[in-house]
Amino acid sequence: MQIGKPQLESIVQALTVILPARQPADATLHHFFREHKNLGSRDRALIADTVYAALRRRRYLEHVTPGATPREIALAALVKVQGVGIGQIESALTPTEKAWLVTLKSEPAEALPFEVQADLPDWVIALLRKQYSDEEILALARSLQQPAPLDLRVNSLKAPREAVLEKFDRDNIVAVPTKLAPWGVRLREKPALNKYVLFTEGVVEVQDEGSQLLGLLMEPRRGEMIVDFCAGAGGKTLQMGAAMASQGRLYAFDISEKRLTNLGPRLKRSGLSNVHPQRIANENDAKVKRLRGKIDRVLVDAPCTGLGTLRRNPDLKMRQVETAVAELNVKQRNILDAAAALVKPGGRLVYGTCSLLEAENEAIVTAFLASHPDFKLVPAKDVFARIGIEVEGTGDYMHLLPHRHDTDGFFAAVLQREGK
Ligand SMILES: C[S@@+](CC[C@H](N)C(=O)[O-])C[C@H]1O[C@@H](n2cnc3c(N)ncnc32)[C@H](O)[C@@H]1O
Repeated sequence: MQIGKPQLESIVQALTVILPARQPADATLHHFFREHKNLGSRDRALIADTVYAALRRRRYLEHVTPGATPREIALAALVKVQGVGIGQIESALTPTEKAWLVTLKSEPAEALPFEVQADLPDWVIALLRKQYSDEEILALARSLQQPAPLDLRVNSLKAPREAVLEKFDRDNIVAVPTKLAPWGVRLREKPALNKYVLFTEGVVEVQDEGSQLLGLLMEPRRGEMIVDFCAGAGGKTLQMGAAMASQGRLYAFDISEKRLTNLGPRLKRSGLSNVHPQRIANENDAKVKRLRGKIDRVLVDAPCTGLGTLRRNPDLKMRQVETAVAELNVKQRNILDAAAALVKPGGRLVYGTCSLLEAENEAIVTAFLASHPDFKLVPAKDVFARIGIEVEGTGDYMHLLPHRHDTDGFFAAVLQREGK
């Protein structure tokens, strides 16, 4: 594809508003496209791909550009990250830019400082170094620089996975079963699904395989009382509702009205009738307290730094700060405490995050177990074994990492309350 002056100018304009990272990149880009209605679908795709490539490799691009201006970042992203040939973009370049890009194209990446190769903030690298070798961090970081695949979950209420795979095949959409999650489907390309029949009929929902594996650890059963304490837009709520065959009661709590509103249409498509979304003011809301000791299973998919999702949300590298970790830890502890009080004797509590940091993961669970002697840890490995799957590296905890499992980064611990 040739990239001319107008296309390059649009990419530069988009980067000019997105690089300051004042708002989440997806929202800013959405707004940008609304303000530039004249852009065709190919140009939009080019702009979105280049902006995301630039965000994923921002540290590197700032390192190799003379002034880190949006135009320089755009050019270096196209040529060095996206692999665009100089011939494809030549007509949009000044002679100086062309000479610079020719030199840049031939520079090897191996000689770069570790932090630049990893393309992670210093504070994240410092925390990861307490957990992993540099070699492992680099492998993890490189996988976080890749675009994430598009994973779907088949709604077991509506169709078997085989039938969904056959339908995709008939429609010439390349889809394969996910390696571990029994209801997952991975698409090779990223077709627009919002008008596609399997999506509009609620047969499939978008959900990363890692998120599906976290949901599986709940092992929901028909007829139970279940709480999804931090339901958000309901990725795992919908999964659990289907696993319950829409029988029993599933509360979807969240403090965010907006996220619960986004759950609405998904719920409608899914055909589930056992889900009760409830906005709560905080974890000590009266709507929470009235369920104390009554719930079979509670999921805490806790608010976290989200560093496991950098493939999808690379702007978190700019937007997240180290001081947020301690603030999130307070929330995580408080939510887990409040959620634990709902679990009836013999019931299950699953704590999960999409963070890579021990401080948000093991440390929260260890402190919880120390102050709640009536809960014990159930090895995640044993739960998976019962379901019939083996997740590499899972022992007491589930630890999903993009470079090992080809999923977003996720952590989970399964806790059980004593008694019957
Ligand atoms: C990791 S997201 C949940 C994602 C969701 N479970 C899914 O699968 O799509 C964390 C959620 O916790 C919510 N949250 C933050 N503080 C909360 C609190 N005190 N009580 C309940 N939910 C809270 C946030 O609004 C956010 O939607």
